[in-house]
Amino acid sequence: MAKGKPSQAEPAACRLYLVTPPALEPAAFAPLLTEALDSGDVACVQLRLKDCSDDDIRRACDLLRPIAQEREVAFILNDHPRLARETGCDGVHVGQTDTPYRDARKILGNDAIVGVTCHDSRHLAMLAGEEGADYVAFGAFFPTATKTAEYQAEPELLRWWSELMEVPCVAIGGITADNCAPLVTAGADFLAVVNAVWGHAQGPAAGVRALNAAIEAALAGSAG
Ligand SMILES: Cc1ncc(COP(=O)(O)OP(=O)(O)O)c(N)n1
Ligand SMILES: Cc1ncsc1CCOP(=O)(O)O
Ligand SMILES: [Mg+2]
Repeated sequence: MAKGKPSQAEPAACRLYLVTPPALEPAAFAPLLTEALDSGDVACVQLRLKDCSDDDIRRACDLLRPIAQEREVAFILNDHPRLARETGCDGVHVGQTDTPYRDARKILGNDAIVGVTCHDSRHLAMLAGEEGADYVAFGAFFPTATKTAEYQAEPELLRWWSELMEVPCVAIGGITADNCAPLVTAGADFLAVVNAVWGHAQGPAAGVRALNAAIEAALAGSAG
């Protein structure tokens, strides 16, 4: 996701979408983010801070946003369209119980990226796509300890969506280098990950490299 919408990204068939850990200390996290982004192909970073004050989010945006944007990686804020606009983020991700898509779009304008959680639902995804969402996110595909996931999605959903629709789809939930191949071959445009990168035993750079290699291998396997 260059500094444009996912639909305007360069033609790689599936790219990485990094979501930050839900709690972080910006100054300590900045070098980890830099390391991750300098180690391979990343389309997008989502700042996903939970149980933080608006000022904490502002501070994190001010420090982390330039690291992504200077590398032409889109910087998206989770949940907070007004803060996303105020802090110069490239867009926002909203869930089904967050600010509705339409309001988020009004706040951020037509040039911003607005992505929408659609869980395991074709119906929600079609609504979001019709309303103008820049991407729809499906999940969780695998068990995850990062969030209590109430919905479970299957790769077939990605296949159905990507065969019928132009709007890019993001897969999320428990994705690792070892399990991502079926999502890539089913047509996910982006793989969104938290633990597979920030919790990687050899550090975030190794996490990005492993996921990049797994995506490439899956694409090569499905092309043959
Ligand atoms: C890319 C992406 N997909 C899904 C989510 C989940 O959003 P939501 O359902 O609003 O839950 P929270 O992340 O806000 O806890 C996401 N953040 N990003
Ligand atoms: C934010 C979110 N939404 C659905 S699952 C999830 C967490 C993904 O984290 P991980 O990649 O560590 O499973
Ligand atoms: Mg949310």
